[in-house]
Amino acid sequence: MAKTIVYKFGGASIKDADSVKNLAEILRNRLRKNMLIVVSAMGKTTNALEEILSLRMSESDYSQKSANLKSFHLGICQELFPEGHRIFPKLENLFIQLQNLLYLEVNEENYDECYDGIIAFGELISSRIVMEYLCEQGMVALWQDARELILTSSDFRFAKVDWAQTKKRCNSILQPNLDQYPVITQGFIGADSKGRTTTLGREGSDFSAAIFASSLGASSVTIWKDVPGVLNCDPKIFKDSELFSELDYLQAAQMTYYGASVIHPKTIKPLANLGIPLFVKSFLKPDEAGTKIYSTGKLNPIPSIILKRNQIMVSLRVTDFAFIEESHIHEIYTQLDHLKLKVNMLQTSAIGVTIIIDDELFKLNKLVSSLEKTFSIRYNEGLELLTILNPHKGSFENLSWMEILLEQRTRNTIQIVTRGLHTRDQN
Ligand SMILES: Nc1ncnc2c1ncn2[C@@H]1O[C@H](COP(=O)(O)OP(=O)(O)O)[C@@H](O)[C@H]1O
Ligand SMILES: N[C@@H](CC(=O)OP(=O)(O)O)C(=O)O
Repeated sequence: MAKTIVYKFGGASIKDADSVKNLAEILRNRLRKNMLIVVSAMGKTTNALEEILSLRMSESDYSQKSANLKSFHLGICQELFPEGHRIFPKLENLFIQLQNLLYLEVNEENYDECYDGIIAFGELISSRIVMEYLCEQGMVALWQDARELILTSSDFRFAKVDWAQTKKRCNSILQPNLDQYPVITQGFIGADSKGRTTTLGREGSDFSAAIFASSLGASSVTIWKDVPGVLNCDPKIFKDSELFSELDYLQAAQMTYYGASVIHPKTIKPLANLGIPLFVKSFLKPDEAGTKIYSTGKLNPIPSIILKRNQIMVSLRVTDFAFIEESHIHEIYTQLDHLKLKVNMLQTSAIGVTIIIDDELFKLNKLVSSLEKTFSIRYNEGLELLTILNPHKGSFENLSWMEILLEQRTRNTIQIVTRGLHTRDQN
């Protein structure tokens, strides 16, 4: 029996009707049984749903945004399907369900749970449209609700996967279908043991593809992107980017850890554990090789440059003239863990600790109020964290043209906290 292969198509690959047609062309000669296709929401739908929810939360009028989102999807369907096609009542029904959720009470307490229920509609809608379009094109594929497969904790918005149960479900529910047909499902979403919708963290569809691949013992995962593969920097920010034709799992994981957003940071580990290769390919040039990530056992010597935006630098000083001790660090990390905030950079001095964190809704205020008894706290928002991995010896020495707020150098890594960098060219 052929092993399953997993394809993942992100928002950019299904951002409009032409993109969906392009996806179908990619699949025309590749589609086969034992293929799982994981799709994200179309274009910027997840952001649009976030905006709608935030308007709803502040009791502002969200009807225009909601109507725009519906007509965006309707417009795509009008280009893809003949009048009277069954996708139209399905779409109508999904938008009614979404509207019903938006009528429910939402407050700071239940925000995360409401968020997951609402935000999942991006993927629920897109996967229906893609499935119906493939069928319309004569390519039969089954539709599967990922919430029946991926069992998670109830940590809404950042749900943790129950790997054992997920594997069991994938083998009992998904595998028999895959043995007959290709299957389309959603990235990013799962459900807790009570059946409530959860999400795996923004941009989590790459991770979903890895979860399915690991659970099914797949032979490969391919994530289709708008870039030729993994480059040594983001071509939307820096010029003269270079393509990695292959990368070791470890090097790829490091790049994602520091913020190379082409692959979700949680994607590599489950694949590396089972030695499942990850291909990153261009949906614009699908016949090109792209990047193969596997156990190469060697470091690719090209330096990588990674820019993480929307960073906050939080400086915490002990208030009672004591020095920084392990207990202070412990207290800070306990609160960060509680808020599910990752530290992107840390620097300690005699009387203070400086941390760099992502700017996430409500979290800065919560962090400050939980730590202000022990520390005097100052923070700067709107910063950028620049990381250079494997810099060549002697390079990146003179960075005096940048406003440097914090800097750390090791033999393999340079990290700089700065601001306004995206307005300049790379040094
Ligand atoms: N090192 C890198 N190599 C390639 N692309 C990168 C890199 N770092 C960031 N990117 C960005 O990642 C984008 C693709 O990822 P993403 O937008 O998350 O895809 P999707 O949401 O469609 O799955 C590219 O358009 C590019 O701007
Ligand atoms: N739609 C979700 C999940 C995702 O992974 O999307 P994409 O594959 O387009 O990054 C998000 O935007 O966060």
